[in-house]
Amino acid sequence: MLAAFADERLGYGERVVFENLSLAVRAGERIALLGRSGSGKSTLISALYRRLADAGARVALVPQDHALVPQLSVFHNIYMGRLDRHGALYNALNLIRPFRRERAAVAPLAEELGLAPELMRPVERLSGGQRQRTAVGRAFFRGGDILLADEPVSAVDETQARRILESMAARFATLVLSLHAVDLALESADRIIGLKASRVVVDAPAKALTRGDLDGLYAG
Ligand SMILES: Nc1ncnc2c1ncn2[C@@H]1O[C@H](COP(=O)(O)OP(=O)(O)OP(=O)(O)O)[C@@H](O)[C@H]1O
Repeated sequence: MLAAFADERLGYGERVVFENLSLAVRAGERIALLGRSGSGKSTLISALYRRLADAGARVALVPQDHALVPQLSVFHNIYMGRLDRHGALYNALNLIRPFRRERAAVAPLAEELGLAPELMRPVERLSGGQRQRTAVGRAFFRGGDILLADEPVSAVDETQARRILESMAARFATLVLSLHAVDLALESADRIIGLKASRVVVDAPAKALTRGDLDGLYAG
C-alpha cells in the first residue's frame, strides 16, 4: 500500500470537499481519475501528493496550473525537477550558463516531448500545449516511483496525448492521472476512479467498464 485515506475529511480550511473519503493506492497501479469540473480531482491529487511526499516516497507531480517560471526557458523549467539534488551555487551557475552535462541530460527529454526546437525559449512565449509538455518534462526529469498528474494531456492533440501517456507508464511504476478524455482513460489506465460531487461513485478495473458506464459521471 502506497497511500490510503480511511474515512477522511479533505478540504480547504472551512471548505470541506470530501466528507469521508476512503481510498487506497497500491504500488504498480495505473489509476485514472475522472469526473466533471469541480468534482474533486485536483483536491484528491494534492492530498495524495502531500501524503506520499510526507512519507518520503519518490513522487513526481504535474500540477494542473503547471507551476512553471514563465521568464525561464524550457531547459530551466525542466531542470527544476532536480533542483533539490544540488546546492544553491550549482543551481545559480546553471541558471546563468547551463552546464553541458545538464543540457545533455535534459535534451533527450525535450526531444521525446517534441520540445527540442523550443529548448532555450522562455516558457512565457510558448503555446499552452508546449507549456504543458514542459511541466511533464520537469516531472520526467525528477523521476521516481510514482507520478501524480492533474490533467497532464488536456492541451495536446490525441496522438501526442497517447504518446505522452505511454512515456509516463514506461517511466513510473505507479500512476495517478486525472484525465478529461474518457476513452484515453479506459485505454491507458487499469483502474478508474470516478468522482461526482466530491464522492467516489466508480472504483473499478478499466477492463470491466465501458464508456457508457461512465456517462453518469458527467450527467446532471
Ligand atoms: N483553494 C481552494 N479553496 C477552497 N475551495 C476550493 C479550492 N480549490 C478547490 N476548491 C473547491 O473544491 C471543490 C473541488 O475542486 P477541485 O479543484 O478538486 O475539482 P476538479 O475536479 O479538479 O475540477 P477541475 O476539473 O475544474 O480542475 C470545488 O467545489 C472547488 O470550488
